[in-house]
Amino acid sequence: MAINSQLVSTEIGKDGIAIIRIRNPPVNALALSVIDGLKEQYEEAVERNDVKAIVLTGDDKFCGGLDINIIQKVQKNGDTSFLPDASVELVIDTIENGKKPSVAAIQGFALGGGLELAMGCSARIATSRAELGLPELKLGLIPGCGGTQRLPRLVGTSKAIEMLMSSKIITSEEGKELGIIDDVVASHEDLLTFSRLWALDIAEGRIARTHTLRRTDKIEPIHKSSAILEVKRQQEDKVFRELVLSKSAKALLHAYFAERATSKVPGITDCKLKHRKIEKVAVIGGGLMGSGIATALILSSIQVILKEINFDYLQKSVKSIEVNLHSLVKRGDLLEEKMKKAFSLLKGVVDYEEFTDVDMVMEVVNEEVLLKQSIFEEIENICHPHCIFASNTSTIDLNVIGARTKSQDRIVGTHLFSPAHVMPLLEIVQTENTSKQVILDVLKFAKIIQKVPIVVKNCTGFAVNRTFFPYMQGAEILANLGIDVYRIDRVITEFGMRIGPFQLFDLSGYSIFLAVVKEFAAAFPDRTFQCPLVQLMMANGKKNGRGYYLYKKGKIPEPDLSVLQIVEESRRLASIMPGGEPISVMDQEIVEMLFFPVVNEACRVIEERVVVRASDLDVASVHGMKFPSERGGIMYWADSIGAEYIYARLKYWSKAYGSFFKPSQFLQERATKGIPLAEL
Ligand SMILES: C[C@H](O)CC(=O)SCCNC(=O)CCNC(=O)[C@H](O)C(C)(C)COP(=O)(O)OP(=O)(O)OC[C@H]1O[C@@H](n2cnc3c(N)ncnc32)[C@H](O)[C@@H]1OP(=O)(O)O
Repeated sequence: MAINSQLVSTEIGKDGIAIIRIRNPPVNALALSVIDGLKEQYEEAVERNDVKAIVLTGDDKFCGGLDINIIQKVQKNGDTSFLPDASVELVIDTIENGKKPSVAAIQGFALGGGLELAMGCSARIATSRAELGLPELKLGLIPGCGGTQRLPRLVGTSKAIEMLMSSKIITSEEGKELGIIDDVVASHEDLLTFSRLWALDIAEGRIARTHTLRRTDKIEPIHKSSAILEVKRQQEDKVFRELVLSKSAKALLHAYFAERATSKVPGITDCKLKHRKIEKVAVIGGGLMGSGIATALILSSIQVILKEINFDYLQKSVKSIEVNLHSLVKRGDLLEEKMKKAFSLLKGVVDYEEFTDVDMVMEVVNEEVLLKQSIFEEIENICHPHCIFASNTSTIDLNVIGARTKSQDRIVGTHLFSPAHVMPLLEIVQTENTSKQVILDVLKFAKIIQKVPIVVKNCTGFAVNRTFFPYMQGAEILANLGIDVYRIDRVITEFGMRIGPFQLFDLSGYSIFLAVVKEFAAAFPDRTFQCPLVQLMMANGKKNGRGYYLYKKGKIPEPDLSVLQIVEESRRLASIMPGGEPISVMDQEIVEMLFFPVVNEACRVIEERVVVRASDLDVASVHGMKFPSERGGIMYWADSIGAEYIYARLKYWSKAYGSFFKPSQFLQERATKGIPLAEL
């Protein structure tokens, strides 16, 4: 017997179990109509004499949480009354305290409001490796359907706090160990069979029916926690409604939608092409970047042929891949068994023999044009004619790299950021010759290796380095204008960056920076600052691990005050301090002098259509340079300040300190017309 609505359906079996199923693809999000549908179908099911218990499930997946579009609507209108009352009416009254017991049958994932629904049930059965979590904090929210109350009762207060504060996603196996999941089954087929049996056992009293909110067995110490949880329960809904309208929740939601948008590329993903398989990839060059890339690939079940120039280098890079994997295991991010499986997908070679059947080659050698050209020329004769030729270059023109091949349509930039197995961004660089098919395939590849892609046009620095290079240059200019380098780092970390620009110099390496300066000076001479500081640091023996800071294992980096003399020398050589005296600025001006030039360059990148949309730069800033996501990304932040103010400040500094700060045409126009920078 079946009762159907479009989004929620009920099927009543002869055993007296009603299967209530959410069907709202692609993730069975809790749209308002889904919540209404659930209430209706529940009401009907519990009233029927032929229903003993309910199994709540989803079509294909369980549920990805409250429909995020509702949150966006609430933020647009500033009206929280659009939020459904799912917490009390649905989860408490209908599911947890309803006349008949419910069992959640979870497959795929139960996230946010989805897990909250499941936690309202008397038991939860899940398929192997289903994903469970309360990721609301990532959106600047807290769980709003009782998650803060039920999770501690199922897993204990400390584990619950850890999961809530880190938005950590766990597997059903881990969930079983912790107590959220009652049983894990091997297959989708088993899921409903076992869930029905559990539901029957509860309905017929063989297993006691539990009400999660009444459970106290996991909470320690009981007398304290109960009182605290009771107060918090009353506060949850109020706090959720306040947070939805907060500045950071709006910015985080913008970042979420901006990230979703990056994989939709007009002219590529909308033209009915089908992506091809990428299962076997050759990585040429096993240095820091190459070994990071190989690590990311094998972790995503891609077979990797790692090519080095000799066995000695090969051994070293295989060792670094092992170290990468072990560090993930040590951090608890990777199971030992999965590590072994990943490692078995790696094959080291010192020639091109194995390249005949790879789907893609990723070149990760030194930034030397001739070397890259000869590699692509050579492999063109070995690889099959559809193999994708990708370069991880961050500075060299891809047309030049592919100049000696006949396969210009297969040449693409796949610019990952170091450490490649950790950093989430993949900049896909398209030349005027790269085929749509190749871009589509690389977009799919990004999804496989769990990277956020942005598709950009070929130009100096591409979109990411080009936009963020002025940040580092701004820091150099400020230092040479007399501002203390450690103050700059402090102010920038207080703004929300993980580390300041001078620590970033230490970590990314001085020589790379010099190579980038050379490229930018050639392409944009009017706005590249030739700063003596980096060369002076190198001449004074400063290097990675011992630069502006002293790095000791397990300790917070300490400023190396011997650097101050070097900075003084740089100031003397650069001689840009007005009247030879250090300038005086407030902390806010330091932030602006570093980030407004970034916004300015971003404006040029948008105007030249290097990126598909302005919000791609928000994603790039958050994932590529760790710009604070609670500020929504660089363009969102800029628009929250306003083009007019940014333009005025840059104009003022360009008069005072030179053309590096000169506002772009695009910025000037937007400021004059009062149009947001991110608007198309
Ligand atoms: C009251 C509550 O406490 C508050 C909440 O529940 S807030 C919501 C909490 N939930 C989340 O944050 C989940 C966010 N989503 C995800 O992590 C992942 O999408 C997922 C693990 C659910 C699925 O991953 P995957 O299968 O790879 O699919 P994915 O490509 O990411 O998503 C498919 C589509 O579903 C959309 N989607 C995912 N979750 C959604 C949600 N909760 N609401 C609306 N749409 C959602 C995505 O935006 C995407 O749409 P698009 O293709 O148009 O961009």
